[in-house]
Amino acid sequence: MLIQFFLNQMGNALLLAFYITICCIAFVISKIIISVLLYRRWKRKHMLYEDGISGGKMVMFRSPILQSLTSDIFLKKTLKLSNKDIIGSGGYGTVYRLMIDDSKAFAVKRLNRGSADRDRGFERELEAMGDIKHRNIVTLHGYYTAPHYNLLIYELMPNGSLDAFLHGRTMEKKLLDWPTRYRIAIGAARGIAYLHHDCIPHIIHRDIKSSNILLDQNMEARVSDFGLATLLEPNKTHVSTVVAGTFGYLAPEYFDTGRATAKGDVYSFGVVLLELLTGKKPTDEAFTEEGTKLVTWVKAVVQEKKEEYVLDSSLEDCPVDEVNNVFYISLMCLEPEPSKRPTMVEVVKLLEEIKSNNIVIGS
Ligand SMILES: Nc1ncnc2c1ncn2[C@@H]1O[C@H](COP(=O)(O)OP(=O)(O)OP(=O)(O)O)[C@@H](O)[C@H]1O
Repeated sequence: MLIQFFLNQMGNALLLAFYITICCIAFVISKIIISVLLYRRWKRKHMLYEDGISGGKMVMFRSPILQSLTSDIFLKKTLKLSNKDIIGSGGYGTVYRLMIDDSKAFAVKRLNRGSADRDRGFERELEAMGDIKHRNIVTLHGYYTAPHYNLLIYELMPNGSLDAFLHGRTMEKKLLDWPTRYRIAIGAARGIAYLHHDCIPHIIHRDIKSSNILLDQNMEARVSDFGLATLLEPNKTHVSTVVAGTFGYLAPEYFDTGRATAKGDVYSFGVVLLELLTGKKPTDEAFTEEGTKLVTWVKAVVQEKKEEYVLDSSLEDCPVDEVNNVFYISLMCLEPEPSKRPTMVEVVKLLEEIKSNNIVIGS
């Protein structure tokens, strides 16, 4: 009787062990299948080149523009970039022009401080950035990671940055007539609104400024450098704060909380609108020497209803109502209290209404 009982118990235990083993094997096999499927999906979306010499890896996100690039030509050309290819440099690194052939050119940003230890998280962020496609956002086409540096490969914006147009040579500024400035304002607003409201998870840019608004061949605005502020700490030598952002564009609450918010981006966009209207640089030494800001200066003048005094002198004969409306929209964005500022979707709507209805917002 007792023996029978033990035999039954052993049989049950063996059966249980058998079931557990089957479950474990099924679990491992399903994991392997899922990984293979995910890898194949990833491969369909990316082109991968390994560089045996420097130990680097280049990942390009597949897109129609890269369709014809089947070889490792990209990697070879990228690694040959030199000082003569430099377009400019900023807080995060140096930007180069990469010419693949007469019809294909890219902008390659070499990040100052690459390190192998952040690789997986860093790559995940870049993959997410590569998925973002919008007509007012600069496309990230791929990246290259090497043990001591990283490269980001963007589409090249032939007309450079809004900052260079507004504050560069006078000749370039002349090309920025009122309709062009208005189009740039609305395009940039749409790009930021897309990051804030349509991307999942929502993206806060954290460094909206005129040098991060680039211009394509049709002078359409494209927002660049989104995600970089969270990805990297800017150079300490740059005008950026330790956390993120650039003086002259930062919302007042940022200095208290150090927290980047969508409403902080709205404030920075308000500063860009003032830049478009006044032609003045928010980081201008004249403002810092006087202990004032572009924002406080303009607010005082607008309160006295003397907008024409602060308007860029090269904006002669522009429609007064439109200009005044953009002034008021910028002031709404620059409200000291974040909750009183409009969202970027509302800003887009307000800017669109100026053209369609010819409304006068401030009256
Ligand atoms: N995709 C691009 N196409 C063309 N020019 C670009 C592109 N990206 C950047 N540039 C140019 O390269 C220069 C440096 O850009 P970068 O973004 O590194 O610095 P920044 O915007 O001036 O400052 P920060 O790094 O603080 O944002 C700028 O003059 C910009 O116009």
